[in-house]
Amino acid sequence: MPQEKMPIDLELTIGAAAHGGHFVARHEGRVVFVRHALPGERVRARLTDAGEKAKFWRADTVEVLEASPHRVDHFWAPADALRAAGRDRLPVGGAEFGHIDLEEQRRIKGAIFAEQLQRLGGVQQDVAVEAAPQESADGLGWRTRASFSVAPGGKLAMHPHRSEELLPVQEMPLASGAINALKLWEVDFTGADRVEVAAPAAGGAPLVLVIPSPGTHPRTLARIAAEVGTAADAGAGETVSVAAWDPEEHVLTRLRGRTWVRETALGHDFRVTGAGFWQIHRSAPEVLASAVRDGLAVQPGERVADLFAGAGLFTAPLAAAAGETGHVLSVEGSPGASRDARKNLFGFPQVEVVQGRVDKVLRSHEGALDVVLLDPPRTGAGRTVVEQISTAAPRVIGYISCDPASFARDLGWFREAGWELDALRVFDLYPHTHHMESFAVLRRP
Ligand SMILES: C[S@@+](CC[C@H](N)C(=O)[O-])C[C@H]1O[C@@H](n2cnc3c(N)ncnc32)[C@H](O)[C@@H]1O
Repeated sequence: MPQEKMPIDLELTIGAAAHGGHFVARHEGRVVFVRHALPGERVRARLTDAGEKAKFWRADTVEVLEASPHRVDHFWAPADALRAAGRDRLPVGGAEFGHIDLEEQRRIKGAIFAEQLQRLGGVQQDVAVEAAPQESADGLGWRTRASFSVAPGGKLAMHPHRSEELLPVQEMPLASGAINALKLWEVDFTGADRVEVAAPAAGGAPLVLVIPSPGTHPRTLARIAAEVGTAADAGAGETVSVAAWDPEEHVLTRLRGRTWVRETALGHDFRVTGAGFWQIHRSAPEVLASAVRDGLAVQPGERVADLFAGAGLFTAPLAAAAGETGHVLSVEGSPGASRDARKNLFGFPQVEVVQGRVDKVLRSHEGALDVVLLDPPRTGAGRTVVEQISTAAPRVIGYISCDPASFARDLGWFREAGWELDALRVFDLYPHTHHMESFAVLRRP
């Protein structure tokens, strides 16, 4: 690729928003995906990814020549593309819609969802995106989970979008006050590759999960745990837990306090261990569990499957609705999350927790199902699982998704099998980012 012959900056007129946090512009007939822009703007954008033969280029806005009325000052300097460009840097990722007023962010997300729905799912409908109840007016402080890299020198850092560069951070405004109060930026994490923090939405001891660099000595991990205590206990008002997670060996080591946090939703208690999945927005567990409960209206005695069930967030209210005459199959692939689910659902004799891949479990599952809920990872359920669920012929399917593209693709396959989109709710559970969460109800006419 003759990079040196490429123009570096382009003046562009910005068109529609595209899935993934980009906005579409054209330069001499070629599509350029521009970040940190807004539809209708005229900007100067710096190419970040371009090749003469490439079908499309990527660019970051570095100067706004004609601004959209929806443009606002970014709330966080390291993620502000304009300020970063002034320092000849890339902005950190994770707050790529921070230059857009919140109402317009939601309108853009609705338009993107509707476009994916139409293009991949074959369904034409407008999509209104709901803010979380009691969302803060500034859309900050919602993350109960945050993940950081570690810069040389041991300080917490984040990456720019599609870059290996590490930029140290001193705060994370999207993270809850409880996470920021830990002052983990003061800790020397030398010996760790990554640091993940979980601070339960309802309070209670936070957990700092250290992912060690290969070969890190246990003494170094003990030193990190002690430093976290010194920096963080005062801000947390209690002993902050620290654990080490080896993703290669799947080993979780307790360094201080517990290896898990306690969460609650709809009156049910959950323990979530180490790197186990839990919804990130402080309101997401209640918002999504209520949507599932109301949208599926499970009746006493019904046979239910909760697929991709994690620690059992949705299994518990589904089991409460099905009652002891019902049956709920709760399927989760990760052994750690499945162990949590077993503990969390111990009080429901009608629940059967199965650890394994959803497609494998469904292949060997015998017995009819009245209701199926699925909440797959970003990649979606895939054709096999869609066909397996469809063949089970439940009266209703609930589909929770964090990715409109994989959801719309799977919906297209469900529609081929005769299912229709009966109801759809889309939630802005990731303010200031391009992400969104949806809950769909599918039925066969
Ligand atoms: C988006 S999370 C949802 C978890 C849970 N429903 C919740 O809201 O807390 C997806 C879950 O699916 C699990 N998972 C991913 N692929 C899987 C597969 N093929 N089979 C079973 N579980 C899988 C992940 O470990 C993760 O816990």
